[in-house]
Amino acid sequence: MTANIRNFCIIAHIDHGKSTLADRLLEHTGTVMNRDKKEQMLDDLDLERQRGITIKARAVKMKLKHKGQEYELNLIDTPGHVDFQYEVSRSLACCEGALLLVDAFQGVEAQTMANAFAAMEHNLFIVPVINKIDLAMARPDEVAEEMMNALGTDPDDCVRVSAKTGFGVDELINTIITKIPPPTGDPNATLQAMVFDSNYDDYRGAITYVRVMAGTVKKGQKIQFVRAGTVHEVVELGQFVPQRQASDSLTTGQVGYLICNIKSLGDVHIGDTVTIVGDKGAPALPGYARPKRMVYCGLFPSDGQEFSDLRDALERLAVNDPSFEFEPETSDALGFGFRCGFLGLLHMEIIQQRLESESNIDLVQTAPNVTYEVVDKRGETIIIHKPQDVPEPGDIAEFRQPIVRCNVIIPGEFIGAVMKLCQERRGIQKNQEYLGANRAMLTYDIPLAEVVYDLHDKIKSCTRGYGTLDYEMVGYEAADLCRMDIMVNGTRVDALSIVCNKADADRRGRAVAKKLKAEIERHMFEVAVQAAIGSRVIARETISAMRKNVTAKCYGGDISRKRKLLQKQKEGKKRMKAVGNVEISQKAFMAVLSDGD
Ligand SMILES: Nc1nc2c(ncn2[C@@H]2O[C@H](COP(=O)(O)OP(=O)(O)OP(=O)(O)O)[C@@H](O)[C@H]2O)c(=O)[nH]1
Repeated sequence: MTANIRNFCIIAHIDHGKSTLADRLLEHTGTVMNRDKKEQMLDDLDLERQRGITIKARAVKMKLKHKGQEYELNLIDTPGHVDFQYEVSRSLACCEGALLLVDAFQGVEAQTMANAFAAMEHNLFIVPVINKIDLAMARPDEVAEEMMNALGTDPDDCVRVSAKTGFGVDELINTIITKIPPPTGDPNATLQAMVFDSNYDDYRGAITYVRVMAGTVKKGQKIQFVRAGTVHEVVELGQFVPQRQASDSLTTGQVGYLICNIKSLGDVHIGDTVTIVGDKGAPALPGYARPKRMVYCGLFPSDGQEFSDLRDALERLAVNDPSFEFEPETSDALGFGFRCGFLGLLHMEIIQQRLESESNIDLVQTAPNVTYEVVDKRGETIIIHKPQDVPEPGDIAEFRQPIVRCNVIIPGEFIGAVMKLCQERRGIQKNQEYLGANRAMLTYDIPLAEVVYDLHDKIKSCTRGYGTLDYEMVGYEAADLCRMDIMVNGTRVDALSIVCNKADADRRGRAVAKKLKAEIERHMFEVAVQAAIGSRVIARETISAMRKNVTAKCYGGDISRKRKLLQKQKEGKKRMKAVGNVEISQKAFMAVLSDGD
């Protein structure tokens, strides 16, 4: 009975209490008892727990009685970070309503806006919720007004809750049932289900998360992924309560999982449509897109022997996360390694941490870069994933970079500082508007390369932590860019090349050379570090020679002590790479991010 199903998600800025509220809803509907409760039940990846952020979407079924009727509430948990925007949009497409959760002290933030607009685009019914009203500093009336100004929600419709104490949660459940519309769709029609997430189970293979839009899927049926064109048999299906609970069928409006003996997550595409096999299969649902990798970096084992271990580790990771990709890369300086593509910087950090914690390989990572487009003199467009692939200046007709639209929400007194920062980052102002008495939203178009490294941190620090940033891709635009190379003792270090603005190249070149001088240890001979564009050297630093003998202090005696010191020195050399006969540390490979500030 679709009339008694409600599918909804919670959208919120980071730390506004989404996971805590989800836990309270599970508790108030009796889905989990107090005794098997652990903090934040929906975030089940360890890493998510450590970082306190929700990375992967999850879905939980809650059953409850309301006015004598049985209801099924499906809570679909969405990731909050911009890196995972596509996953958010697919999760939203599975819901009829959204709880728009705002912290009663912090007020509306950049991700609140981004997520609320996305929910509106999907025509979801929005329930405005003000959380943390137990806080002494709470200012729910002002926040309700901010929400009205920014998002057009009626202050009288705001449900006030404390996810911590549970206050207001019963009223919220009541609102979900009475206000959010039930799913529509014909249970007797041909099966059409949306894949909104997937994860990997070591024993069962890929687990596909679906929302049934029309029809019914039953255990044992043969299903087809419409976009991928693959056919599988459903060996198990069911819902999350919050653990997997198998059932015989999933019908229109329901949210659950399918297990079909699929060996790799790469075979399950988020946004794909599931239908039954046969000539009367349903058409694909709209909105499908391939994940777009926005940031690339090189990963190299510091010990060349570990190349195949690294490949195995990357393969294991890719099975769990199809949005991450890698391919072999060779660098003159770093040897054999991999060029890896990520959805964004946070995604990159997560993958790296997993690599380091799950395998014992010392890695050298090159500075992250965005994807560029170069149109060559023959009119062909080349996609550039690594700066060393940029052709020589004479062969380039047009050099394009990705641009993102950034919304920054800040208290009024920081407008000046943030505008200055965005302008320094080559931002073009698009809009400025006030959301409340003292909160403003600035909109800028900024090159992605200027955003990804540290714009968020810089905004945080120049607004004493109050500013928030969110961005979405606008497209590629031509710019006056060039490739800058770094030479160490006359040898070009390919892994240190960067793409930068021509006007900025001299300053960047000097900053990078200086930073490298600080990061490269002194050797027995003089080391010259140069920055160059084409054949023109724009900066030079010299690292003077030195003799370093760690055993010098060990006069006489004990050979084992000498050995120990030499061993220690050897360990210190891990994460080093030799260019010619110059040793370069991991930190030096990140020095190219230095902008001279
Ligand atoms: N005082 C008070 N604190 C709350 C309330 N709800 C959540 N918190 C606290 O706010 C912090 C963030 O809560 P989370 O539930 O982790 O926030 P979240 O939105 O899920 O965060 P992400 O998963 O990082 O997006 C935690 O320290 C919670 O204990 C509330 O109603 N009152």
